[in-house]
Amino acid sequence: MLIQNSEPRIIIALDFPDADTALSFVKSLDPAQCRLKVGFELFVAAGPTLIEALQTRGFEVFLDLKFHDIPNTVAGACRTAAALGVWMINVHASGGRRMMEAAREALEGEGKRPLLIAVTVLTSMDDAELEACGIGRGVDGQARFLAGLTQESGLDGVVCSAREAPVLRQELGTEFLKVTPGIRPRGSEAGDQKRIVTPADAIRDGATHLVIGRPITRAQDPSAVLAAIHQELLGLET
Ligand SMILES: O=c1ccn([C@@H]2O[C@H](COP(=O)(O)O)[C@@H](O)[C@H]2O)c(=O)[nH]1
Repeated sequence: MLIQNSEPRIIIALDFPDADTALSFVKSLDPAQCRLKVGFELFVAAGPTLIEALQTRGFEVFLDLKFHDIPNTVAGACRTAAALGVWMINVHASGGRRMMEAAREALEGEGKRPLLIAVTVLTSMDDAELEACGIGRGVDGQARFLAGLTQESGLDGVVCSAREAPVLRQELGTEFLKVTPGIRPRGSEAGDQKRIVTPADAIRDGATHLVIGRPITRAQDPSAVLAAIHQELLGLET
């Protein structure tokens, strides 16, 4: 399949401390070229008003709040998040099958619902850190296990590293979303990310969406970096 720009695969992580900074940043962006991700930092500061402001400007929003609680609480949070009209929301797969099913059921019958995905293993973690949390099967094994559980629970896809994308594509299919943070264009700093992959390699390996924060948001010329990434992806065969 040839990569098209009709469905923007790049999701820019707006990890900013307040609404003014975020809104000023998005002025140079085109909603046809990217989606936006709002996480804890910005949502705690600016809340639903900011989500509405971004959507009014034409952007689809991934509300990345990674819900992880008992099934009833997560179901309520998903219902409330869906009411904001966002494109995508997420939970932690390690919350378990009952929690993920409750999240999915909470979105049923609500008309146009957001995509619901689950975080497998954070891209900032490696085998050693996972082992230190008492999980000995390694990042690959744990991501595969949780991604399988996520699909069985009826969700639309997972957050994973693009390093796991090939095996997840093989085991769970191409329709099951693989939303991949830890994307680093060649030469950019890894920062706190451990499992990094370049944009082109990620798409080639089966990532359906690329989450990119600091390499774009902290660049001297964010639009130029975004354009370069689009160029890197143009005409790529997957
Ligand atoms: O496993 C995960 C899940 C979420 N994230 C989020 O993605 C972005 C990545 O930002 P960068 O600046 O490109 O590192 C950030 O908002 C994280 O909260 C993740 O990195 N890994």
